[in-house]
Amino acid sequence: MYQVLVAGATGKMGRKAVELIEQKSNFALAAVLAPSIADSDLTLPQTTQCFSDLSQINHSYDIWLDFTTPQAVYQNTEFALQHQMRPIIGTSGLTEQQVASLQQLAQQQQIGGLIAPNFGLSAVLLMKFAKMAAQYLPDAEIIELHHADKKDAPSGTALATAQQIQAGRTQPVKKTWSQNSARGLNVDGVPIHAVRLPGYIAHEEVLFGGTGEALTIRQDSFDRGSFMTGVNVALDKISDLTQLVFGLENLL
Ligand SMILES: NC(=O)C1=CN([C@@H]2O[C@H](COP(=O)(O)OP(=O)(O)OC[C@H]3O[C@@H](n4cnc5c(N)ncnc54)[C@H](OP(=O)(O)O)[C@@H]3O)[C@@H](O)[C@H]2O)C=CC1
Ligand SMILES: O=C(O)C1=N[C@H](C(=O)O)C[C@H](O)C1
Repeated sequence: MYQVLVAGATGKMGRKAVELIEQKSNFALAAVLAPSIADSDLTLPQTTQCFSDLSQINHSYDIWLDFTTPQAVYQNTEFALQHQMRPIIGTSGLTEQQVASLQQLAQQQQIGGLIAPNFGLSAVLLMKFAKMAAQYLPDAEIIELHHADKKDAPSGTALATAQQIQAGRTQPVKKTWSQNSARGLNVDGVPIHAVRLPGYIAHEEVLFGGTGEALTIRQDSFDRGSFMTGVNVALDKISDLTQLVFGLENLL
């Protein structure tokens, strides 16, 4: 039986993760972490340990599943690795430098884990297709659309998509643009436009432009259950990993 700690258990994603673990026969919800856990309406097994702060955790669990905040995620992942807990990180906001430093720590600690900007299959496929398209159509822009209370912008998925587009390019970008916020945030030569509106969950469109033609790739997460497909895969495969892997595509 794998003992899992869910960090961010009171949040929108954390609650889905708690439900998933409770359904899985070989995984136990051993612990939860969230600042407001004592006041929350979550119904948990009696055996689940509740922590409101990292400093209260004095035990190592097999897996650290994190859906918290961009402010907390680096320290949480570092803590998990230092205490021999395999991290599965869904939280956005880690910079490329932070990912590299956590991967180095994982190597030192000889422990594997996963950082996944998006656990939805449609988003993973979108990133793969965008990388392929960028080989032929290097000029691209991203529009990401999320629910109104998302804390960070641009989304982790949009940043990872821009990196994939840059990695897929074999020709330089043709167009140029001026520093103007209406033209989006330039990441790896890909302008990203972030929309935050009620009614949306998580959506992304990549627009490629060529000579007299255009290609649009779009994915939609209409329900947070879409992310649990990938979390389920990660839980099943995490114990085989010997490194801190970036991207769910590496486990599929
Ligand atoms: N990789 C993926 O597929 C997906 C990733 N995400 C990412 O997951 C993260 C969470 O999203 P979402 O569930 O919508 O956010 P919510 O705001 O709904 O939940 C955030 C959770 O984090 C907790 N929290 C806040 N501060 C800390 C801390 N210092 N230590 C531990 N827990 C803390 C909150 O607890 P409290 O209520 O007590 O403040 C709450 O439980 C975001 O970064 C989001 O981008 C989201 C969807 C899919
Ligand atoms: O906050 C969200 O909701 C999401 N966050 C992740 C991101 O920043 O890309 C994944 C998905 O887009 C949903």
